[in-house]
Amino acid sequence: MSLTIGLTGGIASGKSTVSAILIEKGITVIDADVESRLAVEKGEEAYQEITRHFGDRILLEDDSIDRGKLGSIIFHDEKERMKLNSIVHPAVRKRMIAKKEKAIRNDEKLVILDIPLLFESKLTFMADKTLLVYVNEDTQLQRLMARNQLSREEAIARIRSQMPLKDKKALADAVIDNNGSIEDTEKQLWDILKKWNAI
Ligand SMILES: CC(C)(COP(=O)(O)OP(=O)(O)OC[C@H]1O[C@@H](n2cnc3c(N)ncnc32)[C@H](O)[C@@H]1O)[C@@H](O)C(=O)NCCC(=O)NCCS
Ligand SMILES: Nc1ncnc2c1ncn2[C@@H]1O[C@H](COP(=O)(O)OP(=O)(O)OP(=O)(O)O)[C@@H](O)[C@H]1O
Repeated sequence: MSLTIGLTGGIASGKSTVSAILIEKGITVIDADVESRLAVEKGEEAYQEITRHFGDRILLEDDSIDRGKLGSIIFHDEKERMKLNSIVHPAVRKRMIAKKEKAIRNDEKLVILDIPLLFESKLTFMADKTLLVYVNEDTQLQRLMARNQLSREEAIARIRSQMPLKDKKALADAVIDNNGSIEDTEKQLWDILKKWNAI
């Protein structure tokens, strides 16, 4: 028997930090952000569709996608964000399902799907359990501004493009409070996984 956990949160809430702890223990983590990067590489179908819709202004000199530029468009314009999502998400889903099935075929007991938009995109069907990495609004804003070198206004636009973390709390099977130290987060993680008989 294999258990698939959908690990989610908000932008800069700490999903990658939790994933890194799991990866270090040899647990397979399939990361939607990584898959979405691969899905828009030159030559991929989604790349063609993005350039067709957004034009050359979102390309770098080597014709790869300028993620900073595309981000500054879609985090300020819901219609454009929905358009990008409709191009990228099917490809990401396909890649993640293929990797998950491979891990299950390999008899892995635990598979983690790290999906920031798990609830927004109604992807909970892909996982047996959902685990939310939660921080309060102020911590989220401060960590996002520091990590991405964003202005307050840019960081707020990104946070507002997602379902508020407090709403996600009500939807998740378990919640890790990541406002404290990483050691504290790690302890909560192992406690939840033990409770779920996942480790
Ligand atoms: C807008 C893009 C170019 C920005 O790239 P960048 O390298 O700066 O950020 P990265 O991809 O690492 O994403 C960082 C975080 O932003 C948030 N985020 C990304 N895309 C979205 C979106 N469409 N809606 C809301 N939040 C998003 C997530 O929390 C994600 O973890 C890129 O995020 C993208 O192509 N997004 C569309 C695909 C998508 O939805 N990805 C998220 C998981 S499938
Ligand atoms: N408990 C913590 N204490 C201090 N800093 C933390 C803690 N957890 C995470 N961070 C820092 O906060 C930032 C955001 O964390 P992380 O990158 O793990 O978030 P994320 O949810 O994966 O973000 P995204 O969805 O944008 O990829 C990082 O700079 C990380 O080092």
